[in-house]
Amino acid sequence: MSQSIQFSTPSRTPHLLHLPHSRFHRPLTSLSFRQFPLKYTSIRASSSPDLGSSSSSQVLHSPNGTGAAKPEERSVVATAVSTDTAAIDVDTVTEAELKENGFRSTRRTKLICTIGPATCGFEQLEALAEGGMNVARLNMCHGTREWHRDVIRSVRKLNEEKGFAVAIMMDTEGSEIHMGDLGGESSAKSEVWTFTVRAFDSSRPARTISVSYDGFAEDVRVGDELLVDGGMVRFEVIEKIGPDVKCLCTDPGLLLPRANLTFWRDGSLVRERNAMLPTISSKDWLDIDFGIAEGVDFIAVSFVKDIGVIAKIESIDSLTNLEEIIIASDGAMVARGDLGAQIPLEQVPAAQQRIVKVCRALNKPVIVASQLLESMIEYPTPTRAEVADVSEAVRQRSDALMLSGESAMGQFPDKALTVLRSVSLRIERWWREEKRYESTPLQPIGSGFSDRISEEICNSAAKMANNLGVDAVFVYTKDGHMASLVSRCRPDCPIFAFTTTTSVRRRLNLKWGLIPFRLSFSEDMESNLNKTFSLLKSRGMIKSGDLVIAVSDMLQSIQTYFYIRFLRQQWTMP
Ligand SMILES: Nc1ncnc2c1ncn2[C@@H]1O[C@H](COP(=O)(O)OP(=O)(O)OP(=O)(O)O)[C@@H](O)[C@H]1O
Ligand SMILES: CC(=O)C(=O)O
Ligand SMILES: [K+]
Ligand SMILES: [Mg+2]
Repeated sequence: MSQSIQFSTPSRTPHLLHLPHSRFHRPLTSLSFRQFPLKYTSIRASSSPDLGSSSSSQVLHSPNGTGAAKPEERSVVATAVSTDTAAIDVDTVTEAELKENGFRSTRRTKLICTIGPATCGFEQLEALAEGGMNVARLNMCHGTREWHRDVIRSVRKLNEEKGFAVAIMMDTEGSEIHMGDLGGESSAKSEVWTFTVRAFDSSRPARTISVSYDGFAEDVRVGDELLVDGGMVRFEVIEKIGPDVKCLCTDPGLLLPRANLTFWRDGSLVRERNAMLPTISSKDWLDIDFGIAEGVDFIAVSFVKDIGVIAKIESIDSLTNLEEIIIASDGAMVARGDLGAQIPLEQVPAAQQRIVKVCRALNKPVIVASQLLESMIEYPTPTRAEVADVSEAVRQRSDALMLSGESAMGQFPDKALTVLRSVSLRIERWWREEKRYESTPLQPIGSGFSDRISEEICNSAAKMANNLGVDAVFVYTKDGHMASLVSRCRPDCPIFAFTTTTSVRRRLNLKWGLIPFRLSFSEDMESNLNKTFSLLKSRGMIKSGDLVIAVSDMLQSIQTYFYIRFLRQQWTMP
C-alpha cells in the first residue's frame, strides 16, 4: 500500500518493498495515556452552536481536495498548517453514515465494482459511488483505451464534483490463452468445432474458433479436455491437422467473447501450455503506460507468476510462489474465476483462505473476486449460497470484495452492490457482537527497528481499542503505512486515517476498516488533534464523550517519533 506504482521498463525481477520510514534511524517513542477532561475550551469555542445545520452546510471538499492525483502531489509532505486549514475531505457517503449511525456502524470491508457497459455512464457511476463503491475496476481485456479513458475521467469528475474518493484499479489482460469473439455463438452437444491459430479477418469459417496462443496446435494431444471459461463449455480433442485442432463438444453452452481456455490431461491442468507466455504481454505494457498516464491508483497484474503490484492469484504457479509474490506486491487478488480453471474447484476455498491469511500476515490488502453474486447478473436477488460465500469472505476479514460481471454487464449492478454492503455490515456486526477477535498473534514483518516499533505501537493501539471499547483509532500518516498497520490488526472500532494527499487517501480506500480523510496537518500533534476534533465535531462526525486513540508517523524532524494518545472528550455542547 505504501508503495507507489512505478513501472518504467519491462522488468520481471522481483522487487522487495521498501517501507518509506525504514530509512529513519532509531526512533524516539512515546506511549502515553492521558485524559483531557475539559481541556479543549478553544475547540468548544470554535465549533458551531448548531451542530445539525452547520454540518450539513459545511463545504464537503476543497478544490484541491478530491481531484485527480497530480504528479507533484505524490511527494507532498505536510510541513506546516497550509492555507486550507478549515478543510477536511471525507467521502460524502461515509460522512452521512457516520452522522446517521455513529462510528461503530461503518462498514469495514471495502467494495470494488468492475465497470462495464452497464455502469459506465456518469449517473450510473454516481449511483455506485453512493452505494458504497470504494474502488472502480477497469478490465483491459475488454473495451478500447478511449472507452477506459472516458470512465477514468468520469470517476475523477465524480470525485471532484461530488466529494467521493473512489480509487481506480486497472486490471491488465495478462497472457492467458483465450479464444476470439464469436459474437455470442453457442456450441451444441456433439458438434465438432475447429480450434485454430490461423488468423481470420472477416470470413471466419463456420464452427471455427481462433486461439490466441501460437504453440497451441503443437502442444495439444488427442484425448485432452479443453475447457472454455473454466468449464462453462467443454470439448474433447479428437484430431490434429496442422494448425487446426478438431474438438468434439461434450458440455454445450455459450462461447463468450475472448473466453479463457485451459487444457486438462488425465485429470490435471496441462501446465506447460502457457508457460512460454510472458506474465506481462506487450499489450499489457502499453496498457500500464496508459494507466500511469491517466493516474490510476492501482494496477492489477493478471496471471502473475513472480512480480506484481496488485498480484492476481489465478495461475497454478502463483500458488507455489505465493509468499514471494505477496512480499513483492502491494496487494493481492484471489481471482477465483481463472484460479478455478487451473486447480480443481474444490481446492479453491482452501486456496482463498490461505491467500487471505498470508496477505494479512504480510500486511498487504487482499481482494476476494469473482462470482460472489453471479446469479445477480440476471436476477434481482442472490442465491442463499452466494450470500454464504460473501459472508465467508467477510468473516475471513479480507480487505475487499469485488463485483465483476454483476456490475460490468449485469441487469442489477446497484442491487448487487447493496447486497455486498448489507451482508458485509451484518457479518461484521455479528463478529463484533460475538467478540470473535482473532487471538492469533501477528508475526513481525518489518526488518528495521523503527518498523518494529511502528508495528508494536499499532498492535498495542488496536488491542487497547478492543479492550477499552474505544470509538475510533485516529492515525496521522504521510504515506499510509502506519494506517495499514492498524488495519492489519482488524480492531473492533473504525480507523480514521488522516493523510495530506488525495492520492494516498484514495489508495487507503482498499484497506479494511480505514476511513480515509485528507487534511493538512503539522508536526505538532497537539494542534493536529485540536484541529481534527474541531473539524469533525463541527461536521457532526464525532461527539462529546467519544473515546479516541491517536497514533502518528508524521513527526519526521525528530526522526520517526510515534505517538499514542488516549483522549477523552468531555465537551458539553455549547
Ligand atoms: N469494459 C468492458 N466492456 C465490455 N464488457 C465488459 C467490460 N468489462 C467487463 N465486461 C463484461 O463483464 C464480464 C465479467 O467481467 P470480468 O472482469 O470478470 O472479466 P472476464 O473476462 O470474465 O475475466 P478476468 O476477470 O479474468 O479478466 C466480462 O466477461 C465481459 O463480458
Ligand atoms: C478476476 C479474475 O481475473 C478472475 O477471477 O479470473
Ligand atoms: K483482466
Ligand atoms: Mg482472470
